[in-house]
Amino acid sequence: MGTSGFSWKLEDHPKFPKGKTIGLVVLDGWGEANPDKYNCIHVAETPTMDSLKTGAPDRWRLVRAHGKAVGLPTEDDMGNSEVGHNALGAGRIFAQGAKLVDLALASGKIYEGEGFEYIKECFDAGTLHLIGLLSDGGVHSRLDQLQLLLKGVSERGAKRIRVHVLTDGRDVLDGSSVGFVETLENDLANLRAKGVDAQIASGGGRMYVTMDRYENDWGVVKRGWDAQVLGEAPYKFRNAVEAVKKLREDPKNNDQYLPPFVIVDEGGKAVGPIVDGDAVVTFNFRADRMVMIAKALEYENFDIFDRVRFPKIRYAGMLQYDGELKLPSKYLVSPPEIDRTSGEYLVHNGVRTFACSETVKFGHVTFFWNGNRSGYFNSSLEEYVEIPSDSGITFNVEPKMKALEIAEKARDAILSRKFDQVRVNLPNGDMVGHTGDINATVVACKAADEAVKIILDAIEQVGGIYVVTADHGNAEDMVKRNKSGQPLLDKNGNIQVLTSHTLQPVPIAIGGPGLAPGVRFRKDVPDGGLANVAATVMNLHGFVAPSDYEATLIEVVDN
Ligand SMILES: O=C(O)[C@H](O)COP(=O)(O)O
Ligand SMILES: [Mn+2]
Ligand SMILES: [Mn+2]
Repeated sequence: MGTSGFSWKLEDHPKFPKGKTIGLVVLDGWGEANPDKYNCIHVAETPTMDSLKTGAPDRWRLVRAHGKAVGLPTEDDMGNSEVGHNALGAGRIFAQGAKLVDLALASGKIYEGEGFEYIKECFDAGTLHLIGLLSDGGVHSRLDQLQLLLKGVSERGAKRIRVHVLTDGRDVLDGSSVGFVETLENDLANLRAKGVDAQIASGGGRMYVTMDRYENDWGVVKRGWDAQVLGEAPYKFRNAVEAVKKLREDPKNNDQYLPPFVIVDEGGKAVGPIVDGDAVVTFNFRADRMVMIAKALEYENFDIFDRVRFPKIRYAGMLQYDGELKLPSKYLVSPPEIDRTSGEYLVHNGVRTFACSETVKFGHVTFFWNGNRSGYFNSSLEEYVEIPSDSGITFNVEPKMKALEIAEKARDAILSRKFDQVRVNLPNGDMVGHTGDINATVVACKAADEAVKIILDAIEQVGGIYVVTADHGNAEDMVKRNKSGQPLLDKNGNIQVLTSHTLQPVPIAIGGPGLAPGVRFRKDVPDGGLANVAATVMNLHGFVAPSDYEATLIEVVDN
């Protein structure tokens, strides 16, 4: 805000009392869709979530979780965890990375900032390496942005370009990597025709190479380092289209988990290791899965794995990925300035907060929730607990994940009465939904529902209030559909499994013995979205939300 009259003090709410314990549950990837056999939430036994929906119609509603409601460029953009948790925690809608990069590319401002000036120094004598997710999913990166960047840098003096691709299959259909690599190869061929030495240098599947998050498995980042920086990988190919096609022939491989490969010349030498004097840009805009590679590329003192070589490079992120760590220090586009989040306000107003998830979603209820900041606002009022996730497996193998453990931690935190807000993320619907395994996703949804029950029971015991919602859809629709909603088949007559998120709205339910009988959802916020949840939660803690927050979803009527 920056105005001299600014204060963290929140006004007391005239109608909502203070001192109620609030259990705040985010079901990751839990949207609302028509019931059918590809709606795993519908197929699964979910008595707790069902009872919230049918038990109290005034206390259950849907909220928007995709597109402009969460700061994404268009209504065709599905929701995701970063933008969803940002909106839930910040209470306002910020133009998100995808949109900011679009604007910076369209205006040319991306080439005028400090970040571009910094990497440009290497264009004469060195190579420019671009590392990132190759897809049009719009969650972590977008192909069209990469294409514009390639054009822009080559027009501004980059003479030698190497692209290190990470195949997707998670935010887009599995198998689509081949088409994306073909498109990129075509663009690079056009650049070569104009005299730019441009090639794909390495690749691998995003879940196996480079894009780990929250330090779940550094081996993933190391595999990327070996291929991208050292030019070493178990598979060597002369071109990337052949690499992806060939590696996909093994039924164990899919786009998400493609093993690392490097492109070699006729002498078998890697065409694009990263060496002294080169520039590197990680072109993903989303933070969580770039923080680890950014550390490896930027930190002089780094001992998590043996980098073998630490080349003297100029490195910039598409965005700055961690505002607290200032990582990376150089970036092409300024990230959204998500300030004055509800977590920060509540802590300033004495609200004691507990947050918990397992590793793969831990940063969602902490880092994303707090506007992409790691760490506590006030460690004497907050406690964040991370339950280690299984690593090295795909979550269809263990679809219950750590839901029970998360719920038990939340239960204990609630019953301890040491906290005013107990916030969790239950990852199952999302993480298992991304595997495309429909049966496992049904098991996952049941496990998440059971976890909700444990938390609601604890809230019941302490006379508290619950808020159960989700960050975006995923498990409620596991099939790609045509415009009229019919499942699409592939050339073998099998359904096209949807591993990605969806455009669906998500539920929000409130209740518990601490909620006064007259509290209900307002009828005059029909387009409410995730950003309306923060003001709602502030009210339930007994405060009026700041005036620039999106409207509260609740009201009190006299019975
Ligand atoms: O990073 C991922 O796992 C997916 O691209 C998006 O999933 P999330 O937004 O739920 O984390
Ligand atoms: Mn999510
Ligand atoms: Mn997801």
